[in-house]
Amino acid sequence: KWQLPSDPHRSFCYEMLQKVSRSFAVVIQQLGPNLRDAVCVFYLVLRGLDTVEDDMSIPLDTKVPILKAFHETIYDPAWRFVCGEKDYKVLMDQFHHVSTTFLNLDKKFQDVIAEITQRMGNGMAKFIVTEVETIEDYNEYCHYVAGLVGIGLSRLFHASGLEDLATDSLSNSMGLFLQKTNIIRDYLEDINEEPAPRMFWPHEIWGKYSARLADFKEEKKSDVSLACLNDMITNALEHAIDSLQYMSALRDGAIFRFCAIPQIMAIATLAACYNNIQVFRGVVKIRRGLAAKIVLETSSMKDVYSTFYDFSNMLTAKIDKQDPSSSTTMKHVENILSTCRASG
Ligand SMILES: CC(C)(C)CN1C(=O)[C@@H](CC(=O)N[C@@H](CC(=O)O)C(=O)O)O[C@H](c2cccc3ccccc23)c2cc(Cl)ccc21
Repeated sequence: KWQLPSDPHRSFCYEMLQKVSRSFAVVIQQLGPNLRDAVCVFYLVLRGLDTVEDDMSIPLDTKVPILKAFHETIYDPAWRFVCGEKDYKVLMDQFHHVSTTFLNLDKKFQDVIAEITQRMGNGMAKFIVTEVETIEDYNEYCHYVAGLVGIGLSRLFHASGLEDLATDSLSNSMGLFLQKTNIIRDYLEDINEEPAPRMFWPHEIWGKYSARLADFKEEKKSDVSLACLNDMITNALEHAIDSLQYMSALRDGAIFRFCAIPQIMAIATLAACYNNIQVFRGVVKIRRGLAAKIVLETSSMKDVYSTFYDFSNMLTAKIDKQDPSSSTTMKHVENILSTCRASG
């Protein structure tokens, strides 16, 4: 494959990407070189923000300023993250490779990455000290950590000249569909976090089923756990129609595959998690063989419609009329099925 003259900082970024997310590193290779570098840097900058946000060993009065200043930090290759308590993750020790590569990007890409980083850093800082209480809080938090990623990617795709600019609303939904799926799938991993779990399940939903979010781990609570799980999944399914609409507007094959693969993993994960008590016993991951099949066989909207259709049918088959959310779940799934039939 034709490679740009080797630049050690850029090569390091791709090696780091391989480490933090193998499947993502594979999918990103399909993008053209300029856009690929911009998305690689964008991913690593976001990963840097995420690492700081998630690190419970960093005191609040240190963490908040770092999050808020991160959009300036990325311009400073001299910046080193020094946090006494622990030898910091490779990503932060070697972050100067990311900022150096960032500074070599076309300015139009830099501007997008810097703006999104600033908005995300401020949003994360807000939610460090705010609980996710209402469904509105839940949508706002997911907007900051994932919706903005969609908005940023849409702007990078447009800046590359390969795509028209998608609306912020559809771009936001692309992120929310992925993030809400992750939050649902990772319940047990998150609630068992030491020293203190950070949970993003909105009290407005789980409060209908139990007094404590941790109760859903208990064997004897399985009926209310499933009712809550199905309610959360029904909420996530609201974004599927926007996701299909966003993807159907994409023109470039590589960008399409880059966007479609995580969305299909998400609908497959939601179908696997629906009414599945295993979510509260372990992490429900779709089988590697199925994931590999999705990566290999997704190349057109026809593939996306037929996959969304199949997983929506799978989910429908699991709906129990006794489930409190069942009529709303049916409505959302019917909506997806008819969209796939009409366009597929
Ligand atoms: C929080 C998140 C969903 C945005 C994270 N996120 C994604 O999940 C990655 C996929 C990924 O990293 N998956 C993990 C597995 C996992 O985490 O479960 C993997 O190791 O493959 O994809 C997204 C992503 C890819 C393509 C289009 C997108 C449009 C809107 C929003 C996000 C989009 C992503 C793109 C960028 Cl640039 C940055 C981050 C992400």
